[in-house]
Amino acid sequence: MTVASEAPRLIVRTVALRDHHELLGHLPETAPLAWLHNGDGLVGWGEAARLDLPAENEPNGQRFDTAARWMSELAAAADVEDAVGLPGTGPVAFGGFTFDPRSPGSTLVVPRVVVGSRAGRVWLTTICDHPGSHPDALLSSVTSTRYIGPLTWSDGSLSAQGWGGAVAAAVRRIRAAELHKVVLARDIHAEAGGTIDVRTLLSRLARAYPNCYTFCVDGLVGATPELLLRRAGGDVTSLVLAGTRPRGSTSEEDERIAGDLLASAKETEEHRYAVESLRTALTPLTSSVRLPDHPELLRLSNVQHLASPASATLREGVSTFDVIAAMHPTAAVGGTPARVAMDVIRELEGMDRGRYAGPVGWLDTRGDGEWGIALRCAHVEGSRARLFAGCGIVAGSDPEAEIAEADSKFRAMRSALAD
Ligand SMILES: C=C(O[C@@H]1C=C(C(=O)O)C=C[C@H]1O)C(=O)O
Repeated sequence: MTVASEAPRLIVRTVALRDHHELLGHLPETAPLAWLHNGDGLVGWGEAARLDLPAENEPNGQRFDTAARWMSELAAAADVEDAVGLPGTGPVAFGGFTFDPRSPGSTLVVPRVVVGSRAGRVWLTTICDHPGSHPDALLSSVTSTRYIGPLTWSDGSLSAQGWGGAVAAAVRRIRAAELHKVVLARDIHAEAGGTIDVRTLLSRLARAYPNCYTFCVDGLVGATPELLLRRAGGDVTSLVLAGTRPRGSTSEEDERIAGDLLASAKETEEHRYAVESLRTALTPLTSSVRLPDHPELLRLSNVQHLASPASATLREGVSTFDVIAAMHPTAAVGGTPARVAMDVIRELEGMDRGRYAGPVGWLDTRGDGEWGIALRCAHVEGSRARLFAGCGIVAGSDPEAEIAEADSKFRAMRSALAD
């Protein structure tokens, strides 16, 4: 691992490609990078530059500023020929930030090779250190994906019942007016007989959740429905999710559950905190924030959510990392008030979330990019996968119902791991 604080000088070439194979078909097994949505997106591999950010002790530390500075230095020093000129062409960094600024593990990776596709255009970007050199990784042959094999499952920091106890404790604290909402998560572990081929997980997730953002950055792999921020020029969009119910087994049952979700005072309260945290974060950085008056329904194969699509126009000079720093953690993954919720999470979950529930995505040197909230994901290391799922807790939450909701959220990664 290279720990770099100064950005290196890179030679970057983006050319149009005529053939459009499935993006995932290009990926080698080692350290793949991916961001996919409805078949479009970016895949990358190799490592031309990397920034590993230390844990911060200050609650409002500097990690996003450091990342922004590193990207600007990289852009200023790079020799770029970009024959395509779309968001995601030229130099690109994939990144993942820890949920808690006190946790180590936030990172940005600039790959050696990127293949991208967007609205019928396909491109290849190579990133080298010397003029005329070819990234070795480009020449490496791609092996076919492997099955995962049998898995052994175990609890993470808390058993389901133990976590239910944490939910009950959170409800008591909310009822005692310490806070309004907190999102509590738990982890579970899977152990395979050999190294887990992350590409197998990516292709299963992309197939099962085409409307989600299927990602892989530095071993964190998942398919999140929650878009933290898409930036194209001065326009930003976001999709706030909070409020969840399972899918029905018949269309009648599905409709009935959806009706309950849309009408539930508890779920709309949970959703409102998430919307308000986004509005508060974006208002100082934008000229206007557009949000619907009432949430819509977002249906995924495992769950349905209350969803509010947001859009805004950024003020001059605001960087993508300024926006991410202001938004994270939204009350969809932290709580309200944010600081109290962060302390309650540290105290009650009994684990380090790592990059789960943190911002994950990519950024180019124009500042365009897409960042999701890392949900429905697992941290995969060798033969082990650590899966995460969390639920928003408010005064009306019931621990048994939250255990069931977390199980349905785990299902995305559990199914991806099952051959
Ligand atoms: C925290 C997670 O999901 C978040 C919590 C939700 C809820 O509590 O209803 C819904 C969507 C996400 O914002 C997760 O999937 O782990």
